[in-house]
Amino acid sequence: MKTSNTINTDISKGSIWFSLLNVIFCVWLIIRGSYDLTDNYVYQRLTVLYITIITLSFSILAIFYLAHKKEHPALFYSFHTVIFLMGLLWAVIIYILLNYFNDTIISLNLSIITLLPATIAFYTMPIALILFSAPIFFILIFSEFFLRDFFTGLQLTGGVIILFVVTTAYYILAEWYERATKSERENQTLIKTLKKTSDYDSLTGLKNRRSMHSCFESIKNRIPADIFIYAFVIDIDFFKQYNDTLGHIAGDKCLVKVASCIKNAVRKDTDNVFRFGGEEFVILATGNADFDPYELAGRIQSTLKLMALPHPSSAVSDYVTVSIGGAKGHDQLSFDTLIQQADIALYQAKEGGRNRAEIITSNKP
Ligand SMILES: Nc1nc2c(ncn2[C@@H]2O[C@H](COP(=O)(O)OP(=O)(O)OP(=O)(O)O)[C@@H](O)[C@H]2O)c(=O)[nH]1
Repeated sequence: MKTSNTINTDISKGSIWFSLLNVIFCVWLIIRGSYDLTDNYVYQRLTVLYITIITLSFSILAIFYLAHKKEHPALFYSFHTVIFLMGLLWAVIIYILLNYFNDTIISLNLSIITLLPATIAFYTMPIALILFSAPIFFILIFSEFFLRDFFTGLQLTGGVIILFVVTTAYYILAEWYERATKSERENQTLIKTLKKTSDYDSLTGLKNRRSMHSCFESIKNRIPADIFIYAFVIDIDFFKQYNDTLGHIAGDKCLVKVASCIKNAVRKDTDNVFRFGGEEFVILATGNADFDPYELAGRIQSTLKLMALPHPSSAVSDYVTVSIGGAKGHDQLSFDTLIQQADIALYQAKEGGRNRAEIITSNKP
């Protein structure tokens, strides 16, 4: 019995409500019996049945209490068994009221009062509803049509009304439920799509700047003491000139290719690539004492070189190149400071002639 989602919470709420109604109704019948009934023997037997129903109602509450603590298939089966036993007991009570006391009105009302809450509580659990209502329907039909000496239009109409009320209530509720779950599914899909669009850059498909900080924090919390975080800021050289010469559309395509080149150059399981904004990218990578940040930077540059994207207006190469600034993090270094350090290194790489990498490895907090 799953209790984790809202639908199951609703089911448990419905069942608790159903149990309490049964208790209240049994108590009322006990009080009524003590006033009205004269046949003490049968009355006592009915009281025993009412008390058993009250006990079963409390066992439903106990089952739901346990189900909240621990999901177990045994709870699912015991819930259905209890529901079936309750249906059976109500059927016996209706049978006795009809056949010993000839109490048609109360037994028809009894059927409605037990079947309707069951329909409302269990419309999402057809098995429970069938287990509960089948004995009651059976006893109504059996008593009305086979056992009783007489048969009146009133009884037939009563039976039809009960059947009508229960089935229409079931179908109306089932339709509402279907609509509610459909809209819930649509909302979930929408939330997922919104989350994806808010965390990812629509042009390159890389994660965007928004998700960088939380990614840094989760890496920091995850890695052991002998592993370090590195931040790299990568900037395409003379990209303004690229746009000016080849146009913005070609510029966009170039950004997509450079993004995929960076993605292919890093280790997918440990490194995260982001579009920082404009023609800048960021890598958050991790490495141990043997990790060589220049090697990673060199890998990006050689992958880009292999791609050989023509850049007619670059002052450093015939092809698109990048400058890379890197910084090594440590315990006391905040995310902002780490990026700032990588930015300083990038500035040094640009100043140093572009198409090169500079890494700051001895950071102070
Ligand atoms: N096509 C395209 N261009 C962009 C995008 N975002 C930023 N840019 C352009 O990137 C260029 C960046 O130019 P600058 O900051 O001067 O840098 P640069 O020309 O690469 O020069 P250096 O970095 O010094 O080598 C600007 O012309 C921006 O318009 C984008 O999404 N698509």
